[in-house]
Amino acid sequence: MLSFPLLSVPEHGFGCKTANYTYRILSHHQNRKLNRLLGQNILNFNQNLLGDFNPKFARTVCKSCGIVSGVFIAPNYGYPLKVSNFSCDKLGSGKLRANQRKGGLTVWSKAALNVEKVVESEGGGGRGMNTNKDFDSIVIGSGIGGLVAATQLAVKGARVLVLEKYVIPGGSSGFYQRDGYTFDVGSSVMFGFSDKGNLNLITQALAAVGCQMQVIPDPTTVHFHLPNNLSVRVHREYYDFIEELTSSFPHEKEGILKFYGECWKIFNALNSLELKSLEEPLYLFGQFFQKPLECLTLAYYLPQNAGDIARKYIKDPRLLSFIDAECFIVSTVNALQTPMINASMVLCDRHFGGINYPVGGIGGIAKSLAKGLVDQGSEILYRANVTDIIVKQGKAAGVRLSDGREFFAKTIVSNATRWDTFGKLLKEEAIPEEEQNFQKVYVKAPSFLSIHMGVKAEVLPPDTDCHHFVLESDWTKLEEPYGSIFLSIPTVLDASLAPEGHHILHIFTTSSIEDWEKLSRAEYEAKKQLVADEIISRLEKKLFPGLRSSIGFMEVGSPKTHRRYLARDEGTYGPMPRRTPKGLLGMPFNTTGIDGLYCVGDSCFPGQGVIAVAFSGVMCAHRVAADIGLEKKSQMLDAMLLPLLRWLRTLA
Ligand SMILES: NC(=O)c1ccc[n+]([C@@H]2O[C@H](COP(=O)([O-])OP(=O)(O)OC[C@H]3O[C@@H](n4cnc5c(N)ncnc54)[C@H](O)[C@@H]3O)[C@@H](O)[C@H]2O)c1
Ligand SMILES: CC(C)=CCC/C(C)=C/C=C/C(C)=C/C=C/C(C)=C/C=C/C=C(C)/C=C/C=C(C)/C=C/C=C(\C)CCC=C(C)C
Repeated sequence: MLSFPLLSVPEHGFGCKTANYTYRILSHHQNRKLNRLLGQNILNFNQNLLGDFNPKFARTVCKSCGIVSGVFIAPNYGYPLKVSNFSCDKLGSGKLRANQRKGGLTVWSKAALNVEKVVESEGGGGRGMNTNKDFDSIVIGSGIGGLVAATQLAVKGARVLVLEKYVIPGGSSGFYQRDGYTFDVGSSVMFGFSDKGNLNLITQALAAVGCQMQVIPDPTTVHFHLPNNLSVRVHREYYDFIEELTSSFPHEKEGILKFYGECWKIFNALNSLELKSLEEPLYLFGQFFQKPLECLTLAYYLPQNAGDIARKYIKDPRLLSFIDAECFIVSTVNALQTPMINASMVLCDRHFGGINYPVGGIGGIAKSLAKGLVDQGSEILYRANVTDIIVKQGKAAGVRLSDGREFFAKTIVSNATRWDTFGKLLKEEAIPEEEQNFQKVYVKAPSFLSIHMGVKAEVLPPDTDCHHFVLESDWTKLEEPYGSIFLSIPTVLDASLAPEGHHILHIFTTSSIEDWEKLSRAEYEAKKQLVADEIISRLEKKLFPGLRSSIGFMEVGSPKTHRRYLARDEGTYGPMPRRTPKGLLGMPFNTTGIDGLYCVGDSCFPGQGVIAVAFSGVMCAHRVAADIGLEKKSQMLDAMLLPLLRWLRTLA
């Protein structure tokens, strides 16, 4: 007979440090039966997060304490999700010891411990939580955009509820653990994470909730390996970088200094402002009053792109291609399509505050923000999959989860992409005209094929840099799928992320979802292996001979993986201009055509990137706070500025 409560955090089993487990995998039939019995919650969870991963159930017996408990396993999912205290004596078939099988079962106990700790301390699914609480704001999603909006609102005195579909916070800036490795889900380059100036938005967001993280300075933002053996290291020291670049392009020294000099002009203007919502007129006009020159500088560059400005000063096509590569790594488009403000932000911050890596991995940022949020008296629920935004009398009033629970608040903030928010979460409403315009001007940027790898340390030459960008022979392949390769080796900075004598390689390359659809499971797996093999061969040839034979652990994610785990439409990493954009002019801010509904994240101004979404979080929190009476606002000025901004966007 089967009896069990629904998903819960176990008191024994994985929590017991001396435990030595055996696992019994259930037969397909038993698995289905258990699945049925586990009810709606787990079925939803299973469908939404695991897709075709075919989850299984097993039981664990802790040999130290003898406790029998059930585990919900998804191969490749990383760690078991636990259903504690069910008895299933008749369910065993075939014994399996931990660490004896490749894939999801090998490496889970460490991950399970850590993930459960996070969940335990901050909500654990919130079953039994009172859904009638009165919230000022509900934030859908706990990516950095959502978390910054939530924490900023909480410190202003708002009661916030964050609903996250996954089991830990962070979205694409999350982490996962396997075989003793701690992997960053996304890449490991953190802008805005220094202790200087006004643009260190990640540091400021953490400080706002009383958190400070230890960081390791990265001496080289990225090492470019480009056609015709052009090798450029972007040193932390600006003049070291300029010297290295001009040594390859001595005839363009003046142009180089002028182009990057113009970037500094913009960066310095940005850095002089207090950053808040550009949709809030009291603040915006106040900044114009206090810093007129800086604001006019920014207004002047708002509709401009980096490629046009580079062409004013630089003629050598190879150097212009290098500027394209500089922009591509932060916008996935070339310089002609990259807004000048965004380019300036990243091309200067890496020298001003420098790139700094948090000790213990990128995932620590989201974990700290989530903890800070709870410390402020707000709440975060995991495994809370929002399927609907509830609109009452034209105003966003609440959300519905896949398990049927409903939560209500004065305002709703969506950290899902604008495509997901308006295409999926708002079911009854027609897509507002402004969103239709946004979708005309911007398309979904491609997703990534990513490889997380553990390798023997000897394969890396001494003094290997942390981040690399590789485009071997043909500049025209820069923007093509699989054309260029991004590589991060965070263990160069923080060795604690891998077992002793090993390094982490996180490799990614752009890839579109269409490439991965309509494949059988076997074809899909074979394709992942094939693409990964090609990339490994390219890296062996260009950077690390013997790479293949040094691999101890490897996991390949496709755009489908990104879609599944991050709930991002087509696995996209944000918006990309359909044609040459007018700089940042066309990017929507946080308000939407639906009263009470706001968006935050990379499909809002200023776009992709952790620091960019952090800024969007700061802006969003300010605008929401003004609308719910926690910040000053002027209805008359609002009525002038918001339509003006809307009109400006139509010019893009
Ligand atoms: N340092 C780097 O280089 C780096 C690394 C990773 C990511 N990034 C950037 O981070 C940006 C994304 O940040 P973001 O904050 O906009 O989004 P995100 O995708 O990181 O987070 C969105 C979160 O919302 C959750 N979610 C989505 N739909 C939901 C629903 N219906 N119900 C509940 N939860 C839901 C997802 O599970 C996810 O946790 C990307 O643009 C990328 O450029 C940068
Ligand atoms: C409103 C009107 C009309 C007017 C007004 C004027 C004014 C005042 C204006 C102002 C403005 C402002 C403030 C703005 C701001 C902006 C910002 C802050 C921006 C930012 C941005 C950022 C970004 C974009 C970032 C990005 C990044 C990224 C994406 C990253 C990535 C990375 C990676 C991928 C890595 C690589 C790796 C390797 C190589 C390995």
